[in-house]
Amino acid sequence: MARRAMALLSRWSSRVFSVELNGAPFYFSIQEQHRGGGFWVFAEVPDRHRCYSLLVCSGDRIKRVKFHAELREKLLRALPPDCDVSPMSSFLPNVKDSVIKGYFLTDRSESPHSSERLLRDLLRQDPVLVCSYSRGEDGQVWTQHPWSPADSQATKMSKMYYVMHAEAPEYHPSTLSIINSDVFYSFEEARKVLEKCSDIIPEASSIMDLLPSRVEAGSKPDFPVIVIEGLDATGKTTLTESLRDALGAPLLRSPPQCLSPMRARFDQEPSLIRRAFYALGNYITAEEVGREGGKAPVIVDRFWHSTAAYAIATAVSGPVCNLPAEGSEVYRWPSDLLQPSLVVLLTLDPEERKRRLRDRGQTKTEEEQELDHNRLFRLKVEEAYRRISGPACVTVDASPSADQVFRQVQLLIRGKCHL
Ligand SMILES: Nc1ncnc2c1ncn2[C@@H]1O[C@H](COP(=O)(O)OP(=O)(O)OP(=O)(O)O)[C@@H](O)[C@H]1O
Ligand SMILES: Nc1ccn([C@H]2C[C@H](O)[C@@H](COP(=O)(O)O)O2)c(=O)n1
Repeated sequence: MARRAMALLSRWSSRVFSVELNGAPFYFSIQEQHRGGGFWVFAEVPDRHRCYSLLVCSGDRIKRVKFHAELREKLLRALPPDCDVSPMSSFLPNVKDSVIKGYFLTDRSESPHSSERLLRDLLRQDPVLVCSYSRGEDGQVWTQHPWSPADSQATKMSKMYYVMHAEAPEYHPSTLSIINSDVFYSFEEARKVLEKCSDIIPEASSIMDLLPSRVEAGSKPDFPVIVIEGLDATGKTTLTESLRDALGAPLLRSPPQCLSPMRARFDQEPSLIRRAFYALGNYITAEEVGREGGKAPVIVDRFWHSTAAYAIATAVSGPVCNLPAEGSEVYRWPSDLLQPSLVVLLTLDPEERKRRLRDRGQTKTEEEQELDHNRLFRLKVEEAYRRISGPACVTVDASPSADQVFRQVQLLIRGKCHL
């Protein structure tokens, strides 16, 4: 751990730090020399309060994401109640995969002893970089003090940096790490993640046995493959079942049936592992499509558009404008994944969608509940759906009756797939 921490510290002063306070990111950089200007985020911190940051620095990415998820629970459990924990990250501007994640602490308790004891213990046992922040005598200038990772006594290092306000980067920092962490663009990249965690997640080994032995890039079935996408309760099941009956087409799903017993387990895992699970689900479904598509047209309920759109919308916090711009490489179709002939995106007014959800009254995944509560998240998922290319989706308004929606999609299929 100390080696990885030292490597990070070697470019420390080139890093930008982002702290999410009340859902909004505040950026700061650090300098070895003070060149004027204070830092206004910290200006809000009253005199007696102390600030700390913890950044997870394991060199092993499975351990890193697992520990990052555990760390929040650990902090909330062990810190004094008057200590706030906010998400934070640090990155090298425009450098892919340079993002490290962690938490920012604001401690309002009378004495620093209890929080600093916890931080020292973490530093000794866990892959974290700890910094404390102090206010200068003038009350304006703040300094950052990285704690020595090599020293088991965990005293502060003699090096200190001046904290400076930084402008928001042109692209949201999470876009630096979406590729092959949140969204996978090849079978092999997703497979590697599950393989690496099979010692800690027994279900991952079972999935390895279900994976296709080889993935054929560019292979196309003889018959058309029609994918139906959309947020939950937009009418995918209703429509896909009607299409199955009308076209005499097999109806497949992603994730496929064989992954259903493992799905709840992976839904609890950090993004890297969870998204690898869904990515691999698409390849298993693609293999089934390949088999069925030699005999008849195939209908698929959710596919890669869903995997990528939900992952991108979750990775990028804040408003829709934080999403990677249209045309960005994050929206490109994986080159080794079967390309459907037509992807239909069902869209629905949020109130009508809520009404249908209520009427249906089924339990929902956490991500689906999030869709209900969080308008921004819903808008980001829909926008990400629209930006995915190769194939792009064709949007269909799903608010008319089920029969009208069915006929509308049937027309599209006739036009595009000549069925
Ligand atoms: N066009 C429609 N008009 C009115 N109600 C509809 C329409 N299509 C579907 N419904 C109803 O809305 C509810 C949600 O539909 P459905 O289960 O097909 O959505 P879904 O997209 O498959 O959801 P999920 O992704 O959560 O499985 C169901 O109760 C269904 O009967
Ligand atoms: N191909 C897929 C299918 C689903 N997901 C994820 C995205 C949501 O979290 C959830 C929605 O699925 P549903 O409950 O409607 O079956 O599953 C995905 O990432 N990729």
